[in-house]
Amino acid sequence: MIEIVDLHKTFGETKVLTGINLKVPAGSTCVILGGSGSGKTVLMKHMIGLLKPDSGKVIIDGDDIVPMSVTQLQQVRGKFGMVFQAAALFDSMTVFENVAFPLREHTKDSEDVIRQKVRARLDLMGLKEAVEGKFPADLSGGMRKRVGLARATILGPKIVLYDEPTTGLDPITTDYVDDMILAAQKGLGVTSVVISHDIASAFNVADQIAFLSKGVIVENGPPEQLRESKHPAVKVFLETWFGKN
Ligand SMILES: Nc1ncnc2c1ncn2[C@@H]1O[C@H](COP(=O)(O)OP(=O)(O)OP(=O)(O)O)[C@@H](O)[C@H]1O
Repeated sequence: MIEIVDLHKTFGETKVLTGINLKVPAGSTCVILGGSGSGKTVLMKHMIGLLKPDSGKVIIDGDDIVPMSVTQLQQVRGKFGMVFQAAALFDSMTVFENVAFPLREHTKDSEDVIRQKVRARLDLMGLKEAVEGKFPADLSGGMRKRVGLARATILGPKIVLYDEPTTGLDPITTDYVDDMILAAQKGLGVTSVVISHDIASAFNVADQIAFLSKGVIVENGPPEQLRESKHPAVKVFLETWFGKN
């Protein structure tokens, strides 16, 4: 579903990505791990065409998006749902209106259909009907993330990108968010890319973990492979984490 081929990106003097190769098969979850400033967000921005590489290919569902025009890119972006760090909900809208928003913008669905779709999606995220009338400010961080995912997936995207979905959450809420990512994969069949520096969460949700260090992917495979990695950057990262917990 996603294939990155020999991707390079430099900002001024800073070489951020220096030859990234990555394949994410349809219906699977890939977690991109790496330290602060290793280029995770820059890589994700290339996946939706928000940044143009210096060289390399970004193949989404069979098409290289690098040479695409803005109009073509907009069509490709229709395949994506995105869940950003702050869950970016509209504060002045209720949960129901937040989740219904993409349907009102992009479909001609009747009120009845919208109601059914919103309820079904909130249900999948484990959110009860009573939550529908609340405003984002009245929800916990974890609930806001789940509403964010309900909204990001309401149009049935093929791919969902999560930018640090568990940052700043307590361990129990982190578990909820992990469950939600798994529910989106199993219940909706979406292909997911998750940017994270939370190893526990990565091991919970990933089919594949790609470890980014100094602009390249130094380890890539199932979670067990990462655990046994001999690469110094991966070892230090894992030791720091396991030492800390
Ligand atoms: N638009 C930009 N212009 C110049 N430099 C940039 C730009 N965007 C990112 N960078 C640089 O690219 C490097 C990687 O940034 P990126 O945000 O991808 O890191 P990250 O791995 O997502 O880090 P974190 O975990 O802290 O979010 C950093 O050195 C950053 O300063």
